[in-house]
Amino acid sequence: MSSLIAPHSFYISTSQESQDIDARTIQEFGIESFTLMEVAGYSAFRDLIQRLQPKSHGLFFCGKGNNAGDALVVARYLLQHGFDITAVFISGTDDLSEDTRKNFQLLKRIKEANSSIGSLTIISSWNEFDLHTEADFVIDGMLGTGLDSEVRGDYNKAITWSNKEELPVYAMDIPTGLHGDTGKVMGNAISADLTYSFGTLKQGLYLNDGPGKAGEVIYCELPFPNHLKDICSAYLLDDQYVLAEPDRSPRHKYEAGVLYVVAGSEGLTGAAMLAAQSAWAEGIGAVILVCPHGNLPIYEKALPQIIKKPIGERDDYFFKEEHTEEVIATISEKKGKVLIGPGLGRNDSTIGFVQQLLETNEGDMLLDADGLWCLAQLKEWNKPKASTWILTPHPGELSNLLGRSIEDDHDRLESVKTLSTEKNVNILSKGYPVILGTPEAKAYLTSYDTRKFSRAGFGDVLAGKIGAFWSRDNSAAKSSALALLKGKHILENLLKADSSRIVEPKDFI
Ligand SMILES: NC(=O)C1=CN([C@@H]2O[C@H](COP(=O)(O)OP(=O)(O)OC[C@H]3O[C@@H](n4cnc5c(N)ncnc54)[C@H](O)[C@@H]3O)[C@@H](O)[C@H]2O)[C@@H](O)CC1
Ligand SMILES: Nc1ncnc2c1ncn2[C@@H]1O[C@H](COP(=O)(O)OP(=O)(O)O)[C@@H](O)[C@H]1O
Ligand SMILES: [K+]
Repeated sequence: MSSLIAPHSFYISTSQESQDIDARTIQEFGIESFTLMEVAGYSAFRDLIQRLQPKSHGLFFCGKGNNAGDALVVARYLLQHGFDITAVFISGTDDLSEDTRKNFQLLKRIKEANSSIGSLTIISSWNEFDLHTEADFVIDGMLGTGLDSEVRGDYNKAITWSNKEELPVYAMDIPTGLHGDTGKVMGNAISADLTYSFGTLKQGLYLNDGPGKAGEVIYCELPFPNHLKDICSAYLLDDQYVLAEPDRSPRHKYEAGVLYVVAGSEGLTGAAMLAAQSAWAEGIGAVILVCPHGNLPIYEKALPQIIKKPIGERDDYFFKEEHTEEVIATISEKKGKVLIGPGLGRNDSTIGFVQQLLETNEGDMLLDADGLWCLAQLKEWNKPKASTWILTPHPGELSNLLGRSIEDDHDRLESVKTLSTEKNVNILSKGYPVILGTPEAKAYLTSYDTRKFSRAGFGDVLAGKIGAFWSRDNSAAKSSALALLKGKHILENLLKADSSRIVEPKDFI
């Protein structure tokens, strides 16, 4: 088992999975849907009251489904705290869902019973809403996981109005118009400053348009029994559980981790250097750079700490098929992991070399950059049974491996899950978000802005770090996660010191 164990608060669900968990909690566990709605709305309220100006005026945009019910619960609590509430029922107040109708009644009753609390105004359709209404914030309770097509009717107008106003928008569960699974805007979507995701994190918040539309995401726990959430197979990557797993403490130099870096060719030695230096900086026992002999003089000068193993003849500047045996003998000398790929080049003979190595080497391998390119040239490929592989493709490389183009990040997520399971490999798919797929069909998604790393060399640094953590006997998934989060922390610190800083790969070594 190589997966990371995420706490239930980091579970990501599709809309169908959310609906199944809701339904089973109600039917099998006996917690009523009205109670779930109350908990959802109350937890959003608890957070919101800390953010809002006391007794300010909120516009509550409501649809007909349960998403509106969540908003109406929030409205009831805020009303009692002296806030002025305008509830706008975009498509009327007829045929509201049962719990939403109940909450609508409760909202009216609480106002009737208490004249001293905030004011309550009900607007029964979008047409009746005065577009010049002055308010301090918007609560989006129009559509949640029930969205099933492009946004229709007056919801469209309400979204456009809200996006033009400068008011802070707080979305219930998912911004209206955003698809819960794909994260795509369904014709039109509200731009939220903050989204309260109830019970599970909704997948669409992290894919495609999701991060741009959702703003900050706050998880609100619902009384779902944990075992019902286990139908989810995606998780948000977070320090809280990744760093909590114990690291193996080293004893001897060669037990403190050995990483072989099979990399570099003439003109591309920089990639090999970045990967080797990045691994060495993690404090492992040894980084052994396996290189074509002709490139040795460059590394001798630039990488004194790194052990070099020159391969072939003095005038070999790239790897060739005839190097395979020598390389296998070299990487078998000490127990360690192998990173292959940075700066290898795409010479025909190099492709043959990589393919032979991948077919015959039984050890654990991390394939990056040109290593992946060589792999993708094979019509059929499978890793040797005994070995564990980590592949780190950027979108182009993933597409080569799949033999087709990738439509969007939702397609990327599904493809990564399928490929990692079918091929029994770990895949770190680069992009925004980074998606880490494991052979157990689990996927871990990053939630920070990975676009800052889109410069030449960041992939080499990342590969070096994954290799370093992996060489210390961490699982493949944990090593990948540690390397990603290491980059995230360094980025945060650099930006804290200077928010306009342009970051470079060497800052991350
Ligand atoms: N027990 C539960 O089911 C819980 C549900 N919760 C909330 O309920 C939400 C899901 O509620 P529902 O399943 O009632 O669905 P929604 O409230 O998201 O929306 C359903 C309504 O929207 C309409 N609709 C769907 N697509 C549309 C489109 N493209 N244009 C215009 N109208 C459209 C449907 O006709 C239906 O009336 C969650 O997102 C969450 O906010 C929470 O209260 C927690 C508990
Ligand atoms: N710490 C990190 N966290 C998230 N993503 C990262 C991190 N480091 C690198 N990346 C990803 O790696 C990509 C760069 O890798 P790649 O495109 O292979 O570049 P290169 O091969 O030129 O070094 C970035 O766009 C980003 O998606
Ligand atoms: K919503």
